[in-house]
Amino acid sequence: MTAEKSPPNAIQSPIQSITLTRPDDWHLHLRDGDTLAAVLPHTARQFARAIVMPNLRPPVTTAAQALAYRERILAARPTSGPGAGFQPLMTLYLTDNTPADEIVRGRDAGVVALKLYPAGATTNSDAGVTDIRHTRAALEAMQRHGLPLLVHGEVTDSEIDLFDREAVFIDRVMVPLRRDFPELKVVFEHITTRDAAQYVAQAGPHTAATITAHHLLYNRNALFQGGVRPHYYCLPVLKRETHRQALLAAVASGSDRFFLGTDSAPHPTHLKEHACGCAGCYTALNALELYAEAFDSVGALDRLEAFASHHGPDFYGLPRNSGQITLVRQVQNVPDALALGQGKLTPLRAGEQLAWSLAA
Ligand SMILES: NC(=O)N[C@@H](CC(=O)O)C(=O)O
Ligand SMILES: [Zn+2]
Ligand SMILES: [Zn+2]
Repeated sequence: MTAEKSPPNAIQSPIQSITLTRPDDWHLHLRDGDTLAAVLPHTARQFARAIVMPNLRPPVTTAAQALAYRERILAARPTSGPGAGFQPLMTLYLTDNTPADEIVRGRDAGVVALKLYPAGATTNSDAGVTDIRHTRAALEAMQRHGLPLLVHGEVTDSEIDLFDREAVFIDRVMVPLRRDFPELKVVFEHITTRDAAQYVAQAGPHTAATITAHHLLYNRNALFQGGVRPHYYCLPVLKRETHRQALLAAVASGSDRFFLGTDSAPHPTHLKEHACGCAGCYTALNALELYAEAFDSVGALDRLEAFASHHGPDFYGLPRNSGQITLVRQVQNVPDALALGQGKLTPLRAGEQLAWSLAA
């Protein structure tokens, strides 16, 4: 295989099975209604908890909305098996007008973080922040009350090349934010570049990053392999191979600044396979198997447990989980599509194989 083909997955250890503390997903889209009902069991089967993104329509901007959304998620949980104990961790969508009081109400309601979407950056971000200076009062309250800020780290300036938007965000937003709010916990979500991995590695203990399985497994060639491949389109968009290698090096380093966040983002198949296809990869169906493959490809399976199950709760100040799950090196087929209401949902790797399986 050439260096530009993905996934190379060159190294494979002799390890046949691996048992982990039950992991958590620190960046997840569950949506609502029929979609919530269809996707939640996939996450709940693998993960004890997940940080649930607030980019619904309309967005979850108040503590009261977060509590109501939490109830709908709990009602959609499987009634038996390991998924029955799944716990959603709720977030609020930060706007130009989020009052400091809402931060306090959120904290009292069990909200664990606020999400910053630069306006127009990604799916359902129209209500997002137009200028981070407008959020000063909210950020001060978050810093005071210990609530982390989760950022979709891309500038939206149309002058900036799509592939450079994350790197430019570091200089324009992250560096000033860190300087102005040194004690605020910040998670740079779904990082995709060497620039972001290097930035986070040296930014001190209050800055961390989530990394998706698809950004560890694929480079931007996957978008154009023999034709346009909409199911590999997400934001931030896949980057070139050197960046993928830097993300793999970051997780293989064992640094506690990096942890698991799938960014699993379900969109109906017909809206992905569309003239203007939606951004988001549906990875929740086989999230851990995909991560195992990525870690295995660089001989770093021994780093998977801390990435998936320790670094996240440690950063958020939450207890680690007590149960366990086991992955075995056993090939499985990924279905072509799943049912989603009247339509379909296409998982990442649809119709292909996975090298790992979750033990029953
Ligand atoms: N990642 C994506 O491509 N899409 C996400 C939004 C996001 O996380 O940016 C979605 O909600 O569909
Ligand atoms: Zn995002
Ligand atoms: Zn996301």
